[in-house]
Amino acid sequence: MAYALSIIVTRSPICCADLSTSSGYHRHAENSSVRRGQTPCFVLTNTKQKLGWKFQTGKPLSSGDVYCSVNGGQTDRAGSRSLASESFPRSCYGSTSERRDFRVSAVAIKEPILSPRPNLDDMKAGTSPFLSIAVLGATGDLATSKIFPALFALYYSGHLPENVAIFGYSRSSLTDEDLRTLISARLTCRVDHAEECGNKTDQFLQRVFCQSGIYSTCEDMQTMDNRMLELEGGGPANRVFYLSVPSECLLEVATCLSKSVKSKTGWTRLIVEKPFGNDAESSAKITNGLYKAGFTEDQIFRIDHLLGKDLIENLTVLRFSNLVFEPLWCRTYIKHVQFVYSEDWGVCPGKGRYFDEQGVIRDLVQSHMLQIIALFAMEPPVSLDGEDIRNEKVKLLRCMRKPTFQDVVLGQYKASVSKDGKSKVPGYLDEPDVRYNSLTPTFMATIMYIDNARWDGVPFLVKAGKGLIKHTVEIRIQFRQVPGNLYRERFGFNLDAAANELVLRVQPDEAIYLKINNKLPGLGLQLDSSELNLLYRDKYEGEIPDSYERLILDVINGDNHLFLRGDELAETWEILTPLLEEIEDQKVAPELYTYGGRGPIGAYYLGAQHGVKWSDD
Ligand SMILES: NC(=O)C1=CN([C@@H]2O[C@H](COP(=O)(O)OP(=O)(O)OC[C@H]3O[C@@H](n4cnc5c(N)ncnc54)[C@H](OP(=O)(O)O)[C@@H]3O)[C@@H](O)[C@H]2O)C=CC1
Ligand SMILES: O=C1O[C@H](COP(=O)(O)O)[C@@H](O)[C@H](O)[C@H]1O
Repeated sequence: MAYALSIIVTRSPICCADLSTSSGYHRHAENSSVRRGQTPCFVLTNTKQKLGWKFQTGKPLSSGDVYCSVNGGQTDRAGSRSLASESFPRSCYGSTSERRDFRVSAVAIKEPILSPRPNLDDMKAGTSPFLSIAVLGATGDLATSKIFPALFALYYSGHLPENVAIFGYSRSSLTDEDLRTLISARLTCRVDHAEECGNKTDQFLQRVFCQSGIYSTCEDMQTMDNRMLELEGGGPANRVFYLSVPSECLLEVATCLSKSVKSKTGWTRLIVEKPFGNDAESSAKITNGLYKAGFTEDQIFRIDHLLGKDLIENLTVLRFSNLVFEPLWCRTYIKHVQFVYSEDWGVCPGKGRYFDEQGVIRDLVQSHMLQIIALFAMEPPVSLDGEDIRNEKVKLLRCMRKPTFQDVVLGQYKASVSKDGKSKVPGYLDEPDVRYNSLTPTFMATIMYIDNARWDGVPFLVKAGKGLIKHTVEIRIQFRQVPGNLYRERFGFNLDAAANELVLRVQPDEAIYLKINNKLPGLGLQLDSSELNLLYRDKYEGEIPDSYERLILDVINGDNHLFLRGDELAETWEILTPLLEEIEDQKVAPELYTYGGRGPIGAYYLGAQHGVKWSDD
């Protein structure tokens, strides 16, 4: 008997793929260091069963073997990790380009590993209230690549109660088993305790249920409510709804949830994904629509996944709990600050239409960059309570000067050739679902100012773009020169180069480092610029949780400090809507830049006009 397997390779350097068959048999395989430019390989790690999968080549798999595969075609078996016969395509965040489906055949296995369905009484037995989580848009990219894996990681690390049920709501007609099979392919276990992987995966999947239904009427959601009630057993129950659906259907889904599926015996929380509108007006409509649907502000968690990254949380720790930094955080000592969001990939597959409507200003600046700036520059909050932090962010955003078109450089990446010169790399206009004559910018650089006492006159440089040479998100704080520097002659004319710089690298390779001047060891007095470097991977063991894990856990715990409040969201749109209108009304053509390069040259001149050099270049 042969079953079709689908092995999905994700971008994560080391991860587990769950080999699942439609019959419910499971085996685990671990990807070994899948990086771009390499052929994905995986290692079979289930040592308990020797009998198992056979590849099309007919060779049986055994524990510890490493297999490398070429896209969907013939599957090879190799004794080593490095069959670099085909390049991994340029990658994208959580998107389909990150995954490649490898179809292989498998022979029947002795016994199913899935343990029997959990007893409902066991699920209800927990002492804490029951927790029901529903992911709407269950078969979508975000749900399968991020949300279910994050829920599993939370379950795996003991952060979800035993009495939890996870529902996927989907237009597709799927059974519970179908949904389990679908999501199991994307679940990964943390490397540090992977031995528990199989059992935990099965236990988790047994708590996953599928509700098929449509989004425009409430009938099917009512059925989901009935199923939840049955599992919850009439006791106290809390509910989280994750709206992972296109924004067009956001409000109708929220309305039905509110009418039919809100918890009657505990709290209900709603997670909402961007885009939160296109401008101030459309965003306000969504906010008001959610209120009208019956949700209150404290039930709404507007997610910005960047805020769930470890270094963003660390930004406030660094600033408010270190005397060496806190007093320096102002115009007296800081010359300028650079916020860089640079991606070395283009528009992700399947996202062409979305991005072409949004553009980089909405996609990266309105959503992510303004959030980081607000956290970076806000006044000290009264406490770490979410409302106190968000009050300060709102105040800061209200002090931000609205950029005009004169303050901005826009760019769009054009086609280029691969590094080996052998193939063409598509430009933005070649991307699927992008309008052939689109003026949508894929790059933006601007200088922003915060008109308050702390930041008066300090340029905040913002650069965000796709298809650039580097892949990095960082905050670079450039300090002023030391007044009357005794060593100025040794620095030559370029005293700026001798200024201290504090860099917070959010990704990749999280780090905080401070550039300082010191003396080279030895006779004489030769100066050197070096770094005090806190590189996370050297200092801390273990994997850093994905941002969705942190944020979903915060929702469960009712901690909203990393989520956007309605008035805060409105302020971000107030800042950027006039600029967006100006650009779109005047049909401003972006400057073309080569894919894989440094971006438009205009960005360099913009910096120079304000006496600033981009220090990430
Ligand atoms: N993917 C990502 O990385 C990110 C996504 N987001 C936002 O999160 C939300 C979900 O993202 P993503 O999964 O990529 O979105 P998709 O466009 O892939 O849609 C998600 C799912 O919504 C359901 N759906 C309901 N109504 C419709 C409809 N009219 N047309 C198409 N699908 C519908 C479908 O699930 P089913 O068939 O199972 O019902 C679909 O798979 C979107 O609002 C997106 O903007 C935000 C940041 C990053
Ligand atoms: O929200 C978005 O974020 C991704 C980048 O996510 P990251 O976790 O890799 O930083 C970006 O590519 C996408 O355009 C945007 O919508």
